[in-house]
Amino acid sequence: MSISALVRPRPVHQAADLLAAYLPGSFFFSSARGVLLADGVHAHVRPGDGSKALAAAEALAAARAAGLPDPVVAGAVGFRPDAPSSLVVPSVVRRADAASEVSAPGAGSGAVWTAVPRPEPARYADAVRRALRLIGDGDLRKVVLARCLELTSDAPVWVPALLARLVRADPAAYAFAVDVTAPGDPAPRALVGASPELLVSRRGTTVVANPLAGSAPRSGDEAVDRERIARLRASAKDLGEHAHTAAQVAEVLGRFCVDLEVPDRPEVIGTPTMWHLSTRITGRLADPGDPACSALGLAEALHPTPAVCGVPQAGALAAIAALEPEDRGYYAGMVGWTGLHGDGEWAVTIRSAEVCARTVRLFAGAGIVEGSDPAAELAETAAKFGTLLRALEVEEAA
Ligand SMILES: C=C(O[C@H]1C=CC=C(C(=O)O)[C@@H]1O)C(=O)O
Repeated sequence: MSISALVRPRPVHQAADLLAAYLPGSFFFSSARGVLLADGVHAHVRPGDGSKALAAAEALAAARAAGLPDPVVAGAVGFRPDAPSSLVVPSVVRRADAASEVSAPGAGSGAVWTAVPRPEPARYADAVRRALRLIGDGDLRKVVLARCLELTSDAPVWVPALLARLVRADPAAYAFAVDVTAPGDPAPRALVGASPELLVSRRGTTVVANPLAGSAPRSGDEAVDRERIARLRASAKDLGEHAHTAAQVAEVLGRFCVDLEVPDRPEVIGTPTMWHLSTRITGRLADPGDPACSALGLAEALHPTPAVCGVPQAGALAAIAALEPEDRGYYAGMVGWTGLHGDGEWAVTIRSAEVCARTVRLFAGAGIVEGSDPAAELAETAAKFGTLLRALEVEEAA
């Protein structure tokens, strides 16, 4: 038998075509590594309280045995340890190289929006003050406090157009759209976003994580931005906030890796709306065949990092439950895919929104540490809302 009969070439699609083919109910995930569009449900993955990675490995083996050529587990996991997940083995998977050029989506929807902040901005600033007291008392070192903006449109929100605007605004982002419909939802619910933060990616034995923490809004003026970047690089508060996150991610990955490279100092990366301190950590897996070392297994071990939760983790989870009035749902969770041999990519679901019919719930959070200023943290969350507000063509509402 010739080798060409054994090696089935992967169909190669164009990123822009996959984006155009996305419809509500599909799974879309794009990154610098490539684009994945998945349709249909071959099997649901319902790990319950057990290991998601183990449930995924079993579902992938069964799907391969049933004849699926390139099975993946794709979906999203919510923030809380007991939060729901939406993970499936899709029936059809199409892949493309990373998006370079994406054509402009059609004209805006012209929708009319109403916005309700939850809590009111002043109450969010109060919650930051209470978090600072917990930090002062020595109960916590860092907690990420989020707030929600609930938007209602006068017409149903067309998720494919929203996704296309997010990808076009930032082709380098981890852009995603996932069906997260829950029992009782009045209409299909989608989680949509453009996250700058890689939770973990695995290719063969190589793993990469890219924790972000410590931020400044982008101004649009080059000189002002140069100044903001310099201030961010030198800010003891932001460097401290970042160090908690990078240290925990390195410690967790260190349990699975034989070599781990952790840069001494963070660099600054930019999105169209923000500047962030960023540490890119790379490692080589000790036991790549262990399901715990699959991309999903590593993501499960890392989540929730102090980029979205805090230090110590149990205290931060309790503070978030006490100080945030709205359940985060899928915000600050993870989204991505894992393949049969453990490769995959999972991003942190920040700069995201849950869309259900005419309603959009978006969240943004900020890391609170000693030295945080409530007004500045409020402004930071308002700036972070900008990613979704621009894509929705909503005038600043936060
Ligand atoms: C929690 C969010 O951002 C995280 C990621 C980057 C910078 C962050 C910060 O500076 O607080 C947050 O840790 C969010 O966007 O909602």
